[in-house]
Order: sequence, then C-alpha cells, then structure tokens
Amino acid sequence: MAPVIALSHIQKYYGDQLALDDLSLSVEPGEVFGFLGQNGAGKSTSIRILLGIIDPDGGSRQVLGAPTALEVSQRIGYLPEERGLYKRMSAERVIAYLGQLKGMDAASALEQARILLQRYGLGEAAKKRVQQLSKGMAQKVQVLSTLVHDPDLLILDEPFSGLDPVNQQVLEGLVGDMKRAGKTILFSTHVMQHAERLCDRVCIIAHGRDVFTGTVAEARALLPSRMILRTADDIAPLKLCLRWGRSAPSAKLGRWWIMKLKR
Ligand SMILES: Nc1ncnc2c1ncn2[C@@H]1O[C@H](COP(=O)(O)OP(=O)(O)OP(=O)(O)O)[C@@H](O)[C@H]1O
Repeated sequence: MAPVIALSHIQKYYGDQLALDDLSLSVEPGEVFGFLGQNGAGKSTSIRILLGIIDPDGGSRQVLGAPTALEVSQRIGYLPEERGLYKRMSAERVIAYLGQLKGMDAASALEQARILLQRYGLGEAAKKRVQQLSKGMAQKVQVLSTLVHDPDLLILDEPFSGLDPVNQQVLEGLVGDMKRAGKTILFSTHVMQHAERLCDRVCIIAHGRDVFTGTVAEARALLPSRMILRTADDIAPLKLCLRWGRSAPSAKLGRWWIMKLKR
C-alpha cells in the first residue's frame, strides 16, 4: 500500500539558514506517527511543507497520493502550532464553521460538533464563546475542529502543549479512538512519553536532520545500559530518571551519578 505521507530528501532554507537538511520520512496507512525534536529542530517547518503552506528548496513530497495536501485538504485535519479560533463564536459554532469550510453542510457540521464536544468532556462549554473558555479548553475545541469533517489523516502540531495532565489523557484517548477508526495520525511533540504510549513509529529530528526513525522499542534498544551524568549536588539526575520513567540511580560518586537504565 502506498504511504499516506512521503517526504523525500527535503531541504529548506530560511535565508542562509538550513532548517531542513535532506529529511525523508514516510507514514503508512493507519499508523500513529510521532515527530519528535527539540525547539527549532524543524518539526513545524516539515509539517508546513507537507501541507503545502510553504515550499521546500529541494526534495519531493506526497500526501494521500497527491503532490501537495492542497489537492486533498478535505481529507486532512490540521492543528497548527499557532492556535487561533474566532473568539466571539460559541465552541459548537466555531467547530461547525470549520467543518463547513471542509465541505460539510451546516446542520451535520453542528450536529457533529455537539457530539464531539460531549464525547470529549466539553458538553457544558458548547454554547460558551471561545473567549470565555480557558486556554486549555480552547485548545481542545481547536483539536476537535480538526476531526469534525471525519478526515482520513490528522496532522497535529504540538497537540499536548498547554494541556493539564487530565486533558492530555483525554487527548491521548482521542488519538487512540482515531487510530481504532482507521485514521492515520502524525503529531509532533517534545515529550517522549506521549510518543511511547501512542506511536507505532517515531521520527526524531535534530537540526533539521532525521537522526532516528523506527519503533519506540527500537529507539530504546539504542540507549546504553549505563550512563554517567555529572551534576551539581541536586536532584537533577533523579528528575531525568523520572522523566524517562524507568531508571534509577545506582550509585553516587561525589558529583557523578552512574545510572542503570532498565529496558
Ligand atoms: N519563518 C521563518 N523564518 C526564518 N526562520 C525560521 C522560520 N520558521 C522557522 N525558522 C527557523 O527554522 C528552524 C526550525 O524551526 P521550526 O519552527 O520548524 O522548529 P520546531 O521543531 O517546530 O520548533 P518548536 O518545537 O520550537 O516549534 C529554527 O531554527 C527556526 O528559527
């Protein structure tokens, strides 16, 4: 089966700065694919190229069999990194409106907006104006607006940022629901744990280059079994252990910690 997304040898310059350097990736139908990297690694640039918002300086792209996403935009739901909704519209109206822009009729868009708000814990906010919602609630509304037209492909740029742990869990549930419904999902994140729980495969990029593509288990297998960290006399190493969720300090030698990493 042809990949849903294919980026091949993409290069992108901003002025003299090389933002993407020979980046290739492909996402298969029905996959949940995580796009990981630090701030400035090039995730949003890749997503914008994929969607045809900006053009690459080299390489090729394909989305759902089309040369750019513009030709198949009605089959795609996109959450941009820059959030923004019409603040004076109610939550249900703004979702329905964005559904209409994707080709839905007004009545079914509104009905679907209400169903989604109810299903993902925002039923009581349906009639509130966006400006009356908290930042996290507004973000959830924007995520729901990407699903309203029942797209085949979801592209979510940093969907978890700004959400509290409870709503991060709701969003993880939503991604799981979409996968079970047969959708293909690509999301970018800084947080490995979301990718670990949700992704079939991940691509880790640094300085615009693909440094790893594969399953989370394959990524973990590349980690050394022991790691020596030098720190000040504080609990930073412990914090790091906890972040990765599976390691414990095995010895402390002055300001050096030797950590055993469990696989
Ligand atoms: N419009 C632009 N003009 C100039 N440079 C840009 C522009 N957009 C991005 N860049 C640069 O390109 C590089 C990649 O940025 P990009 O936003 O793609 O990274 P990112 O991985 O999405 O980062 P973050 O996680 O912070 O959103 C960065 O060095 C950034 O400064």
